[in-house]
Amino acid sequence: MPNTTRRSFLKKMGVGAAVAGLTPRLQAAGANERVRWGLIGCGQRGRWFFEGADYVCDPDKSRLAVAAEKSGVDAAHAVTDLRRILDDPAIDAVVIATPDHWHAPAAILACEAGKHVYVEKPCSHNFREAQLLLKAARENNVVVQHGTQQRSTPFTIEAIQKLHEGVIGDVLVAKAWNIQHRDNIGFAEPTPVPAEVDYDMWVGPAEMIPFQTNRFHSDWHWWYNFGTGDIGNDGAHDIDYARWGLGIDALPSKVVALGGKYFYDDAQQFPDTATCIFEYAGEDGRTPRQIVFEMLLWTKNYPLNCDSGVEYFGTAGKMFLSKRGKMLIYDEQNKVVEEKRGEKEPPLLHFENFVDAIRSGRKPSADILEGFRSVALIHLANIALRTGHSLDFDSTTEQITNDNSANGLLSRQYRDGGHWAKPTGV
Ligand SMILES: NC(=O)C1=CN([C@@H]2O[C@H](COP(=O)(O)OP(=O)(O)OC[C@H]3O[C@@H](n4cnc5c(N)ncnc54)[C@H](OP(=O)(O)O)[C@@H]3O)[C@@H](O)[C@H]2O)C=CC1
Ligand SMILES: O=C1CO[C@H](CO)[C@@H](O)[C@@H]1O
Repeated sequence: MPNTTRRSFLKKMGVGAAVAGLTPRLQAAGANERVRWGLIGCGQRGRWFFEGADYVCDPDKSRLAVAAEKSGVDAAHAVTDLRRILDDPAIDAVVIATPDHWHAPAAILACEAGKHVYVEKPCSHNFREAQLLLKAARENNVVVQHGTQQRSTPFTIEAIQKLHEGVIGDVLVAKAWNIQHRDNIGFAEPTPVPAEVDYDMWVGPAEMIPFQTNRFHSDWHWWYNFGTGDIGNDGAHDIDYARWGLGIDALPSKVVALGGKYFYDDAQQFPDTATCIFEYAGEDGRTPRQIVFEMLLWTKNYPLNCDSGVEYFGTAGKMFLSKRGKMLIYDEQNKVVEEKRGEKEPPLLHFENFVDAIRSGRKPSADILEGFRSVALIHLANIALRTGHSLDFDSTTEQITNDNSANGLLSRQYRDGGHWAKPTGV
């Protein structure tokens, strides 16, 4: 569809308001510089990216039809197989908003096809895939932006800059939390695959298990085969800005995690309650530091009335920061010395930062190296919870040193008989 027709179509559809500012900016530099991109995964998150997409891709034909209509692409650009996008030399980039088990396999294929990648958080389903994605990004010299959008939010950037400039002294500990009331996913039995869904494509390189309603749309988060639990879902944000504020550019040396299903009686495999501690022993030449992450998925009694937040403890005070746009700075006597509220940010600022990075050659605000360092914590915490004991981690060899069998959980089981999207080297 020509751009003028697309613009009037989108105007007519009333899609512009939430994403205003995106399309004009992409088009401002002229036809030759317009970044052409495809959206892979058209669910809850994917719908934020409908406007401006040159392709949409989803294995559920009903979701695909909605995505095609909203983005204004023709039938040839609404596909169920992501390879059709990667094969098109006119495409510069992809946005990946699939379930977690597809993130790294799709992103690695995209890098190898020379496409720039915006990949939703967590950038991988497991540690090994994150290592391989980082390698693929660097070897193919493409921009890979991790979907932790706080990294492009001016309010958060300013607060973190204050921490790095020493507003509370040397920051030694960050306590992050993800506290909310989630739903019970119940128990279900396998049922026939809905006619409109290509389930083989949906499962992709993961182990093939039968279709089940409470493992599908969004509920896949809570199953080992497809998701990373809420540590990898909402926790991915909290853990990332905790590490960012501490200024840690390393992997942890020790991970302790305790938790389980304390509340829900349902089929989900991941804990609804967890406390995870990551210790950095100072290999980077700095003093030891610690991140504590707390997750309770059955209460709205959040600290400081925020479902997501981080308290940074420094040698000269404390900062509370929430991605919800709240910041408080306390002095050594625990007196509030500064308070700030953030504006509601345009939701696609992080995507704009990605496009700017493609055009300018500058690093994006959540470069995949940062993504790798943050998702490493998610994967190690999940391994500690599954094994039931603490992990000693060698950040040089990137191996668990106190339990060789736990190293098996750094990767995953793939589909029997192989799959075209299984990354090489897993
Ligand atoms: N940064 C943020 O603020 C947010 C990030 N997210 C992240 O976005 C991702 C998606 O979450 P969410 O939208 O809630 O989940 P959904 O289940 O709603 O959407 C995922 C979509 O991906 C589709 N899909 C599955 N396999 C493929 C494939 N091979 N090719 C193309 N599409 C595929 C699914 O198909 P089908 O229609 O058949 O199910 C589904 O439509 C998650 O990783 C999540 O962590 C989510 C919300 C906010
Ligand atoms: O990043 C996210 C923001 O909030 C959503 C609802 O809790 C999450 O599912 C999502 O992954």
